[in-house]
Amino acid sequence: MKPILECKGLSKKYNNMYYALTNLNLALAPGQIVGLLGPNGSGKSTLIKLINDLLVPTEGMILVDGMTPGVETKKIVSYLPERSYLDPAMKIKDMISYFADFYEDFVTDRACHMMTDLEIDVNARMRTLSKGTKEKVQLALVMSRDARLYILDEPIGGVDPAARDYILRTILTNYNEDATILLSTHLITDIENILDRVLFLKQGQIVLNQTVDEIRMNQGKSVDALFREVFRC
Ligand SMILES: Nc1ncnc2c1ncn2[C@@H]1O[C@H](COP(=O)(O)OP(=O)(O)OP(=O)(O)O)[C@@H](O)[C@H]1O
Repeated sequence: MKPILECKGLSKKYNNMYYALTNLNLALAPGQIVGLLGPNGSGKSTLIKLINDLLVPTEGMILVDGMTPGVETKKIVSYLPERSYLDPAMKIKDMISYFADFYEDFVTDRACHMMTDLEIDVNARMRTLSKGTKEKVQLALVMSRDARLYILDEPIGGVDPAARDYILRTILTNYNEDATILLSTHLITDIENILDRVLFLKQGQIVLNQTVDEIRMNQGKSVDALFREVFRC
């Protein structure tokens, strides 16, 4: 099966001197939820930005469904960035219309249902919402697309623990099983139950690429316990 994401000898150097990613090789088959895990500064956001055409590789290549990141890949990738890019003056219902106009694969009914389930008033303006509620809105918009690849950069970082489970369930129930989700997070315990596979990134290189079942069976550990062992300070 053709990988949905492929990196070959991928390197990214900042300011012509510092390598944030070094010779990274990866092929992800579609239809899995993949955790991109690593300590601060290990290169997670750099990889995510390369996938989304916000950076260009210094060396090597990156392919999304066989294509170099650009206009065509943006049609099949739904991206939740680390920081909000939504206009604070806009009402949520206007944002739903805006997404529906912009993305052919946007499912308006799904977005409206998710806002109702999350008890978010679609008449509210973004600037009036708490940080966690803004994150929920953004995630709901991103998950309301019928994308092939979802890239979620820290999707539950600002959300309270009670809402995290709900959000993770929301991700799962709104996710088409042929699609792929790549998500970065430091909240491993919260998220490991929904993951099929994990990638550990250390100093710009992938040091582990295994399914969660392989980790549990072969190492007899949870992903969180293995992470703490591999990245002990
Ligand atoms: N615009 C930039 N200019 C120079 N160096 C950068 C830039 N962006 C990131 N870096 C450096 O590249 C390395 C990887 O950063 P990156 O943001 O990809 O890590 P991360 O794994 O996402 O970290 P965190 O978990 O803290 O978000 C870090 O050493 C960082 O300082």
